[in-house]
Amino acid sequence: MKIIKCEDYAAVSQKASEIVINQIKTKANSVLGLATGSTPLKLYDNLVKAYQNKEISFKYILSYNLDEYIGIDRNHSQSYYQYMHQHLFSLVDMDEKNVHIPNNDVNRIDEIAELYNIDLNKHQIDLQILGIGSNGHIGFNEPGTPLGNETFIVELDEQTRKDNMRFFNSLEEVPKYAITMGIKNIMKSKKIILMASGIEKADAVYHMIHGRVTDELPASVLQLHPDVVVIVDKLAASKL
Ligand SMILES: N[C@@H]1[C@@H](O)[C@H](O)[C@@H](COP(=O)(O)O)O[C@@H]1O
Repeated sequence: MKIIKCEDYAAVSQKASEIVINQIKTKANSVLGLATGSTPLKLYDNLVKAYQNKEISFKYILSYNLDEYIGIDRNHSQSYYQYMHQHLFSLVDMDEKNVHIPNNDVNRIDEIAELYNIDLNKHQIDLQILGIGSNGHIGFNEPGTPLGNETFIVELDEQTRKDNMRFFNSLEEVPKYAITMGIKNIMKSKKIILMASGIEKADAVYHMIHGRVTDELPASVLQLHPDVVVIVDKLAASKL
């Protein structure tokens, strides 16, 4: 693992954008694995600016999102489908047919997971962007998830639901289930960047880097990947 310590969130986002922009410049039809949550927001903002400055184009980019909530409609303001369109896809020249976000139609969710997985296995991700949950989850691979899992339906951890409550009106409104890429899918990516910012991530970051590899802290499995860059701000790095 390569660790890059930055001053603050803006610097983390800047560093991550440089890597993503370089990836797109090097390979115009890159396959990007995309994350949601608060952490990559400024990264997406920077990518939109780079697009507006004609530095990069998303015309030939293929994207696969890590996960999606189950139990809220795709049109719900907090769905990851909405998030991605609001913060990136609608602001750049991304071709909608190249966008892949797991559908969350609960009536055929098992079939959707299977098809998403088949599709993922046909397209190796060149660069996977990750955040990290305060409990060490990546995507929605919660503590206890078998490390060999491929795309699956997960019951969300109470901690994760509490962490994500800030996006909803109450804890009851936070979905209890999600569809997510498994650890095995994530580990197949050629390159991974994981961003973390803020004191609430410090424990998870410490265990991811210095702990033993365990399904109790899913991000620790990244120690076994040959090309991971962890980009952290001072607070997230405070226990290293
Ligand atoms: N499923 C997402 C993850 O992909 C994300 O990395 C993590 C941290 O989110 P945040 O960046 O908002 O702290 O939790 C979310 O629930």
